[in-house]
Amino acid sequence: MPQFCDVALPVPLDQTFTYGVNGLVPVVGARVLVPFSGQRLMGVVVRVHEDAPAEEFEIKPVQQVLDEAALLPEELMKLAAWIAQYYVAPLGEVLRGMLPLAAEVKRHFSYRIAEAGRRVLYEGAVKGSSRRSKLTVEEQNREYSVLNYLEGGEVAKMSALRSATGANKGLLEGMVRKKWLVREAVAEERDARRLEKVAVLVQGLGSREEGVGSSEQKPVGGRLPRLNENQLAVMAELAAVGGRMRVRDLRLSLTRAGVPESTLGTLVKRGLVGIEEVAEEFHLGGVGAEGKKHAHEHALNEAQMEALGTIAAAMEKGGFKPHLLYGITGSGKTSVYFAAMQRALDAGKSALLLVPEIGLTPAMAGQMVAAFGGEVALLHSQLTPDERAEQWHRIRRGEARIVVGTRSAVFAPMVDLGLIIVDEEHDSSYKQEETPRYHGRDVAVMRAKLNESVVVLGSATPSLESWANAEKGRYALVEMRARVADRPLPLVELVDMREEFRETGQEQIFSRRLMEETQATLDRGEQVILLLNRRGYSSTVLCRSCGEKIECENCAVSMTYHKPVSGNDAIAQPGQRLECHYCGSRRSVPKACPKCESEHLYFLGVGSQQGEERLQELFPTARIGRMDRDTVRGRSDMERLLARLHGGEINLLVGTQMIAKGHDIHGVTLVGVVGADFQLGLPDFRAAERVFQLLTQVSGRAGRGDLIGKVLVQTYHPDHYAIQFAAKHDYPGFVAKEMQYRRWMHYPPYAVLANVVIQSEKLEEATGWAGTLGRWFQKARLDKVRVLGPAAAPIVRLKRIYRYHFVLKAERRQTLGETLRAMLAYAETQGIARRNLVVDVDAVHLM
Ligand SMILES: Nc1ncnc2c1ncn2[C@@H]1O[C@H](COP(=O)(O)OP(=O)(O)OP(=O)(O)O)[C@@H](O)[C@H]1O
Ligand SMILES: [Zn+2]
Repeated sequence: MPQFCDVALPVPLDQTFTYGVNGLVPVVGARVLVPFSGQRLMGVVVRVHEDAPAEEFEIKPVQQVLDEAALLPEELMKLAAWIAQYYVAPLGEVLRGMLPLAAEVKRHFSYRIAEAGRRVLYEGAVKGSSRRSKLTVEEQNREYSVLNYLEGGEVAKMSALRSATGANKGLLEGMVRKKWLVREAVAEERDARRLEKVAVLVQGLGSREEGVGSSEQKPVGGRLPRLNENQLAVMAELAAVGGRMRVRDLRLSLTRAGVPESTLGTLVKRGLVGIEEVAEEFHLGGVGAEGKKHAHEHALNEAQMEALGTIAAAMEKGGFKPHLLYGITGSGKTSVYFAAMQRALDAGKSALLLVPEIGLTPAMAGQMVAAFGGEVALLHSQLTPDERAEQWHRIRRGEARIVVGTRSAVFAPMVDLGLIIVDEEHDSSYKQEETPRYHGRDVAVMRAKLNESVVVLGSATPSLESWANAEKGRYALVEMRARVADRPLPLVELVDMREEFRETGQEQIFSRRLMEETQATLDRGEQVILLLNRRGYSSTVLCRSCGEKIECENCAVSMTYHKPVSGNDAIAQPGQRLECHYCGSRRSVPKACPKCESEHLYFLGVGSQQGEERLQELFPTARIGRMDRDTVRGRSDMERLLARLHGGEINLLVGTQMIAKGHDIHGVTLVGVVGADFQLGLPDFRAAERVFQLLTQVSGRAGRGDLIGKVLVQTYHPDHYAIQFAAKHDYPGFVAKEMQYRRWMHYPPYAVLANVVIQSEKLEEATGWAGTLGRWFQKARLDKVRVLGPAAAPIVRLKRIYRYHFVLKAERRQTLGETLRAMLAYAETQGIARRNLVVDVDAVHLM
C-alpha cells in the first residue's frame, strides 16, 4: 500500500510536497488538506507512491481528503503540468486556477445530528450528565448545546453552529468521531437567475439617465441636507455612473477610495439612496435589437458554408486540428461558431467558446443562451465563488455541454470535448497578468491537442503569432474575405492633424472635417461612434512653472483628472478627483503645484469625459452616450447602453476601446477616431500591431446595416504603415510588413520571448538583485539567448513596488525555458525570493 503522496500547493515555489497518506490514500487529481508552515492548505494530489523521501524530512500526514474520486480528469492534470513547464510557473498555482472550488472547502462543512447523538441528548436530558468523558464540564455543556441546536434534524453550516453554540471546530470534529454528528459537504442549489442589489440615487440630481429619482422618498425641499465627505463621495460615485450601480461594484470602489462600508447604509436610512433588487440575467436575444435576426437564424452564405465545411470535416475525421478563421469585420463569424457548435452537439460532444470579456459583448452570450438554452453554462469574472463552483459541477456532470466563458473557462471540465473556439483570438485579455501567466488562446490549442479535438481561432485581425502558425501550415487557414450580404467595408479617410493645426492655428480635439461629417450624419438620422481611447477628463496635470507632473503616490505614472458630474453643485467636490488608472488610488485636485506651489496647473490630454462635454457643446441637440470604465461598471450597464444605441435613443456615442469590441449596431454609419495613434510612441514592440488592430476593429463598427459606412481617422502619423494599411483594410499587407520588422529585431513570432521583472518595495533591493542577475547572465555567456537589460521597467514603480527587468529572446523555446530555470535556481542561491521575480513567458505587455 502506498505510504506517501506528492501534493501541489498554491505557493510560489517550483516544487511539490510529500505527505504521509496516513491510511487515507487519496487518488491522483483529488484535493487534500495538508499542514504547510503552520497553515492548512488545500492542494491537489499529483502522485501516490512508496518512495520514502531521501533526507531526514519530517513527513507530515495528510489531514483530510476532500474528494473520493479524481476531481480533475487526467486530461486537465496533463494540461496543468504542461502550463507549469511552459510558463515556468508553480504547478500548485496552476491547479488552483483550474479549480474554482475554494468556496466549497471553506463554506460547505455542514453538520447534522446522528442517531447516537440523539440518544446522548436524550440520555443527558434524563440523567443530567454523560458518563466517562475527558472533556471539561464547560465543553460537555457545549456539546449539549450543539446537539440541542441540531435536534430538529436540519443541516446547519459550521459557521452558524459555531456562532450559536460557541463550539469550535475541534469540538465538532470530536463529536463526528464519536458518531454523534454527521458532517456533510452540501452544495446549495441556487436559482440560476440570481437577484442582485442595485443602489439607486433617490434624488434627481440632474444626472444623464432618465428614470432616476422616481422613488417616493424624496427629501423635502429638493435640496440636499448637509452630508459629510464620505457620504458625498458615495453620492458622487453614484451620480457619476448615471445614478444606478450594483451594490457589489459600489462597495468595491468605495473600499478602494477608503470610504467605510457603513456610509451606504446611512444614506439609505436617510432616504437619499434606495436599494432595489433586480434579476440579474442576460437579456436573451441580444440587447434590445428588435427585428434583428440572431446569428443562428441566418441561412449561411457561401463563404460561411465553406468555413463551416472545413471545420465540420475536421470534427468528423477526428483528431487534433487547429484552424485560424480570418474573417473580416462583419463577415458573420458568429454564425459559423454557432453552426460548428451545433455540429459538435449533434455528434454527442461538448463545445467551448472563449470570449475576451463577456460583460463587454453581452450580445454574444445572450445569443448563445437563445440558441442553446439550458445546455449553456456561462463562466466569467463576475460570478461569486459559489456560483462558479456550481457552474463547474454542472459542466463536470455533463449537464452543460455548451460553455461560454472568459480566459479561465479554458479549464472548464468538459465531458467529451469536441470543439474549442477562441473568438477575437488577438485580444490581449486572454493573457493572464498574474501567476500563472498563461495565454488562454495558446492553452486552448494545447488542450485541443491533448484531447485530440478541433480548435478554431477567429479574428478579423489575427495576432502575428497565429498568422505565422497558419503560414507555416501548423494551423489550417480559413478565410472569409467579404462582409455578409455584399455589404461594403467603410471608406476610411485620414485627417492629418499637423495640417489641421497649421490651418486653424489651434489645437482642437475634433477636426473640422470630423465635426462636419458628424453633423451631416446626425442630420440624416444616422448614428456616430467616436473613439477617444483614454478615460477621465485630462490624462495629465502639469505645473507650468516647474514642469512637474502630478504622479500617483504608489506608481510612477501621472494621475488622471476626473471632472465632477456637471449640473450637480451639491456634490461637486468629491466627484472631482485625480485618479491613478493603475492602482486606483485617488486624491483631491490640488490648488497649487505640490512641488513649487505655483498656481499655474495645466490640464493636458483629452479623455472621454472631456470628449463628451465638448460634443455636447458642439452638437447641443445630439443624444450623446459615453462608454468607458467610468460609465460601464458591469454587464448591466453595458446592456443598458447598447439597448439605447440599438433603439436609437443614443445617436452619438463616445468611448474608449470598449466601443470597438464586436458590437453589431446597424444604424452606425460614421466612426471617428481621435488620438488612437499616441500608442505608436510607446516602448513596446507590439505597438504597431495594437494600433492596426484597434483601427480595424473600430472601423468595423461602421456600415453594418443597409447603409455604407465611413471612417475618419485623426492622426499625427498619417504615413505610418499601421495607419496606412488599416485605412486600406489591408490586413495581409500589414502583417507582411510587420513580420519583416519582427524578423529583423528578433521579436515574436521569429523568436520566443520572456520578460523577467525583479520587484521589491525597496529600491536598493530591486536594483541590487537586477545587478546580481545581470552579472550572472553575462558570466553564463548564453549564445542561444539574447538578454536585454537590466533596465528600469517602463513603469518603474507600480503599487509601491520598484521594478527592473530583463527581456530574454531565444530562437528555441526549450533554450528559453532552460535559461529561465537556471536563472531561478541561481536567484535562490542568492537569497532572492521567488515572489520577487516575475517570469512572464510570451509576455504581451512589457510595461
Ligand atoms: N448569412 C448571413 N446573411 C445575412 N446576415 C448575416 C449572415 N450571417 C450573419 N449575418 C449578420 O451579419 C452581422 C455581422 O455578423 P457577426 O457579428 O457575426 O460578424 P463578425 O464576423 O463577428 O464581425 P466582427 O469581427 O466585426 O465582430 C450580424 O448582424 C449577423 O446577424
Ligand atoms: Zn497608482
